[in-house]
Amino acid sequence: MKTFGEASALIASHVAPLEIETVPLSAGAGRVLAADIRAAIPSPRHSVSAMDGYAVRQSDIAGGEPVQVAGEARPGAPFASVLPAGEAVRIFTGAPLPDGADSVIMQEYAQRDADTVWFAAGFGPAKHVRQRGSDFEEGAVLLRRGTRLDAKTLVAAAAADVAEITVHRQPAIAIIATGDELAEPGSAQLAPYAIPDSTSLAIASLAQDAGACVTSRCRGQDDLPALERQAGELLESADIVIVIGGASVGDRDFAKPMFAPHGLELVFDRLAIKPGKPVWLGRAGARLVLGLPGNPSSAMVTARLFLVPILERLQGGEGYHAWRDMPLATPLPATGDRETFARAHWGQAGLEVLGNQDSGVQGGLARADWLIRCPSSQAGLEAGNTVSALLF
Ligand SMILES: Nc1nc2c(c(=O)[nH]1)N[C@H]1C(S)=C(S)[C@@H](COP(=O)(O)OP(=O)(O)OC[C@H]3O[C@@H](n4cnc5c(N)ncnc54)[C@H](O)[C@@H]3O)O[C@H]1N2
Ligand code: MOO
Repeated sequence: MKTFGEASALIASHVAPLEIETVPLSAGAGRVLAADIRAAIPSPRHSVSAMDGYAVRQSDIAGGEPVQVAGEARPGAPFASVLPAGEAVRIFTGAPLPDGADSVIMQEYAQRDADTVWFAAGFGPAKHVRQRGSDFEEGAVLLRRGTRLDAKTLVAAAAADVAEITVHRQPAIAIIATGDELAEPGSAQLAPYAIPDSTSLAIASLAQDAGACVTSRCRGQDDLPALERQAGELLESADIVIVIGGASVGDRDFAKPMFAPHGLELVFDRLAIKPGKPVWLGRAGARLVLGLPGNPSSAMVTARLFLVPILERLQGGEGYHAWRDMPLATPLPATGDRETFARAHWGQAGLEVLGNQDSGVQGGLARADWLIRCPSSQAGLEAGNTVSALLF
């Protein structure tokens, strides 16, 4: 059996980025940049006031003297001429500083009567001016190729004043959950041996969070000819097909056979990991096929370990796992002959290893937010030890 590391290396060598396209920035959330974003204008674009108050030349102003108000500056509507010596301009936050002014006195220090203003002592020395280009200069690289656009990076992209961005095409993903026992959640209770299909929806959500577009999600009965037909349809609609269940060695485990007539070539099959031993990856023509084990916790762990990096690579990213050294708050059991990924919860004192690590766990997944990577044949660890963990 191959190791987790070997399988990750095979993903890196078999999965190449999808083609590049241009989309409006307004459709950019979640997309991965295929080219740097450079600022078309500086920020701030002009030296602007950081406060509502009065723009002055500081050396002209002594507290307590009457000062003539020469006019007004608003964001988008600057004072039309140079600040006359010894005078002030009414100014609002974000308005361009008039030529000749070097500071802003907050209005809390000002008393106004018609066109005259008096400034109370103690208004300085803060200037309350944001200098042109102090955030970024025109032409500066604000976001690097490979960045996934989220709320914060969208601020930078929009501030760069770009209308369109260059991104990798979104991976299209199709999902099929196999098994005669599976029923739509809410309907399992109608038949005595049915169980809710609890993972196809979850895998779809995980894939969307990782930037994919789910083109179809369905269930399949354990009937090989029917599954072969479904496999053909799914391969037509997606860059990557995920098949949940039927990955093991049972007589009715058809996940791989259903893709055989479509030219399935395996990249890896069965790994020395726990949970998730039956996980497999293959190619069918230009498409990828990822087989996840049916046990719900195994499916979710292997999706995190393999599907997320695949989707990242399809979108031009490196697909590396961001392992972090973290403290254990509870003991970690010894491992057997497979590298083990233990589900844990981040508590006040560190990672709490969840009590039930069975592959069939569903309810307990709600509390699992980290995966601890445990080498095979590792002795049990006490609380306080440092472990390597991945956000789950
Ligand atoms: N003789 C052996 N038996 C098994 C082995 C083995 O090496 N030798 N491996 C075990 C391991 S490890 C796993 S994991 C499971 C995975 O098997 P499959 O991928 O074939 O999964 P199924 O048999 O289809 O289902 C297993 C289990 O999960 C439930 N399931 C399936 N799909 C869903 C779904 N969408 N939502 C909720 N639950 C689902 C299914 O009802 C079964 O209970 O094989 C071991 N066996
Ligand atoms: O390794 Mo399986 O994935 O035990 O459940």
